[in-house]
Amino acid sequence: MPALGRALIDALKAHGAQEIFGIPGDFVLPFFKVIEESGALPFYTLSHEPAVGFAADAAARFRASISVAVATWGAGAFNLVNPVAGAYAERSPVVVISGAPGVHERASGWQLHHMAKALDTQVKIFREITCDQAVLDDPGRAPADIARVLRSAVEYSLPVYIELPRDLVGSDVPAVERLDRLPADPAALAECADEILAHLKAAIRPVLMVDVEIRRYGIEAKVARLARALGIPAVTTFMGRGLLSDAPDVTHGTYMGAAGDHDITRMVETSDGLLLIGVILSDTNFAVSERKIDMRRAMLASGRQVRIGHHVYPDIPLDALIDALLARLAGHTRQPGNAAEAHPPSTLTLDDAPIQPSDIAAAINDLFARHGPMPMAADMGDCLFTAMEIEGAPLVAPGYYAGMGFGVPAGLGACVAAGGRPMILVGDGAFQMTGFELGNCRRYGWDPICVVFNNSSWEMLRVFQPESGFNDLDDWRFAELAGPLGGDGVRVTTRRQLADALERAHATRGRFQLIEVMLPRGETSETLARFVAGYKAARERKA
Ligand SMILES: Cc1ncc(Cc2c([C@H](C)O)sc(CCOP(=O)(O)OP(=O)(O)O)c2C)c(N)n1
Ligand SMILES: [Mg+2]
Repeated sequence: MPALGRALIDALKAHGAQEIFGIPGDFVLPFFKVIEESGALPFYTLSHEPAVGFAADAAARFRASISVAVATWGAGAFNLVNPVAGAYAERSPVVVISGAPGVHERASGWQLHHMAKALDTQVKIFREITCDQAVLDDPGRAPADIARVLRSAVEYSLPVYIELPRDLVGSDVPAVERLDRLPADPAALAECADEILAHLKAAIRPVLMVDVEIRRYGIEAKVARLARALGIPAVTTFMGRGLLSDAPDVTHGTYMGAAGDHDITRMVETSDGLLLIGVILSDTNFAVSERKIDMRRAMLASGRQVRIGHHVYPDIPLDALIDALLARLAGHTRQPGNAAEAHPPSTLTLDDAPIQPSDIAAAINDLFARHGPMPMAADMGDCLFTAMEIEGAPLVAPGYYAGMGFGVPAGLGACVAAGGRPMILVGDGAFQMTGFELGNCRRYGWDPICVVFNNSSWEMLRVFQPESGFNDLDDWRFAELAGPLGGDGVRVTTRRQLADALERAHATRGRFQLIEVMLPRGETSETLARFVAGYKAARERKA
């Protein structure tokens, strides 16, 4: 029989994990020892637990499988709360494993170090931001608990929490079984698929809108096939930008209401048959709609249920639904709908003019046109809105939870899980939070390209509240910090310098490349400007 620590690692691998991110501490040293000595999964330590959580989240998103974040009890695990909350909000299956006091220590009566309030405070907190939890304090029950929790992570594409007392890591336990998938009622699934197809057939202007769940469940290619079989155009939500990038024939762009392409906005908002696949009904996806989308006439398949009008089909797994729809359309190969003309990507004017945020998108579009797209990780701030102007590249970003600090650690997770060298987009404010994690690249041979939007400002907040002085930041001269951290850094102030720096960075392998782009305060990307205008207009309409 394997020891509990090894049984847990083998179970993680059997459920799809391909690496572990973490930071050790005394309550998790025995488990880290098993991770290192077993070699069962590659593992990477970073510098601060928020980065561990963001990196694991990004790895889960790129791999469409579970990922793992390991920390010590209390001081370590509580540092994971924010990234795990973001993963929960954006349906990313991060498995949180926290070391913990030994079963015998718990009975000591001492106030144990790292303890905030009580021995069960931590699991109570994680209950709010995970879909299933287990405290492995009984080796006899542990394999079944692990199997249950890991199945929940896979089935619901949500984070889960496992607490591992340090004195049980070596306890002999039976191997962890993989449980069968949670069943879907075949009759409900059939009735639901038939009803959706009937609505789409009756619609004059049907549209598919896709969001993050189609990647979480690994069904992007199936959804593209569905769009082709139906002959219906597909758009992504703001959060879903970068989805279906391998299916340009069916993808017609990103819906952003008043902030987006007018043709796409009109196509979505006048549709009489809107099928929302894996869509999160968040304000960032729909708050700047020009016309309120009549959700009563839309069909929403998300979170393992399907809502049509005023009735709900519970417990309908998204992948099973897409399979059922495709089965009913076998042999149908209608042409994709005649959607809005795809606008060619913006390109950069190579001159000595100062740089505006949308110039960065144009320069990256040019780079991708020359060398092919790179997987991208964007932080929160104008860099995220600029990313909406970059075409044809997979993107991970906190588009709904909107937590800063995600970008650089997510880029490190992408170095491991994205299948190609990543491009990171991050503002100076967010870089101040987690940008120094780039110092971990040298140990692991990672070499992302990191573009820092340096406007010495919390510019996105200034757009909403221009009169406030607290949005002014100091200029930290980030490019000069790259060398000591093991990379190459360059500061650029003109469009020609930007293009040259990107080309040079792309040609340089083996060291991270930091391009510090100096931007004037008060300037934003075209997309953010439209988003803010749309947001203010929507707010005035409601006032
Ligand atoms: C962890 C965290 N803290 C605070 C915020 C609030 C916030 C924004 C959102 C609205 O909540 S946008 C923004 C400024 C971002 O500055 P920077 O990274 O330099 O990007 P840019 O200058 O392009 O804005 C802050 C502080 C946040 N989203 N996440
Ligand atoms: Mg800034």
